[in-house]
Amino acid sequence: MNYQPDFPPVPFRLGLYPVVDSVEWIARLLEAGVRTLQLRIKDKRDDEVEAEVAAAIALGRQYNARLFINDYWRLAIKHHAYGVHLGQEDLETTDLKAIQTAGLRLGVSTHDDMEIDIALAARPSYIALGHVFPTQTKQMPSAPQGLEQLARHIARLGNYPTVAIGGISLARASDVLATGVGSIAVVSAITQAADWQAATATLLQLAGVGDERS
Ligand SMILES: Cc1ncc(COP(=O)(O)OP(=O)(O)O)c(N)n1
Ligand SMILES: Cc1ncsc1CCOP(=O)(O)O
Ligand SMILES: [Mg+2]
Repeated sequence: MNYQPDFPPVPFRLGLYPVVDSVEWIARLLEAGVRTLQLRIKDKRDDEVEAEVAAAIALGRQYNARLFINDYWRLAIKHHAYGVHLGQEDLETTDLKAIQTAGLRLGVSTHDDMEIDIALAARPSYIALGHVFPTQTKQMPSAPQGLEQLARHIARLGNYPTVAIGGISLARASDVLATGVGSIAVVSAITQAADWQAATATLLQLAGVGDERS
């Protein structure tokens, strides 16, 4: 697959990609050395989350990190985030041209071949593939795709930057990375860990911090 996104490119290897719901987590993880991360706050109005989104973006910039904002694309544009992450349903209701014109990167969720076709048509900066394993963090309408399906999708996408998500624990991270995926996105492996610093350090060792350039 030829990587010619309509949005600014990202490195093929985005490395460890924690997805968290507060600016406190963003600050901790940046301090721990993470350089790709996402602020994912669900189901609030823009005015309720704007201060948190703006603070997270400012921190991301301070650490020269790749901070993606989930869902709140207008706020991401307003506060000049590195990027935005959108789901399939969001694609229909989002002004993608506005994100592109503002120079933000775009990541898009997919769950199967058809959704990959739809995502590719938007020519995003990266494609997320999920959920790989059962997850307690988000209710999923489909079954987990498993490692075999993930590997098939990675092979199909060639040099397109990819992110695997869903049920990726410390124990499973190596097998996921062995598919050739460029990044592993995790929630509970870090936020529910008995020792989040140790978990983050181990995951950083396995997945890396991501490459500097695309
Ligand atoms: C890296 C990454 N991949 C997938 C998702 C899921 O996004 P979405 O489908 O928009 O669902 P919500 O996260 O909004 O519930 C993600 N956030 N990050
Ligand atoms: C947001 C999201 N999208 C697909 S799976 C998922 C949750 C991943 O969380 P965990 O790493 O705890 O399984
Ligand atoms: Mg979303």
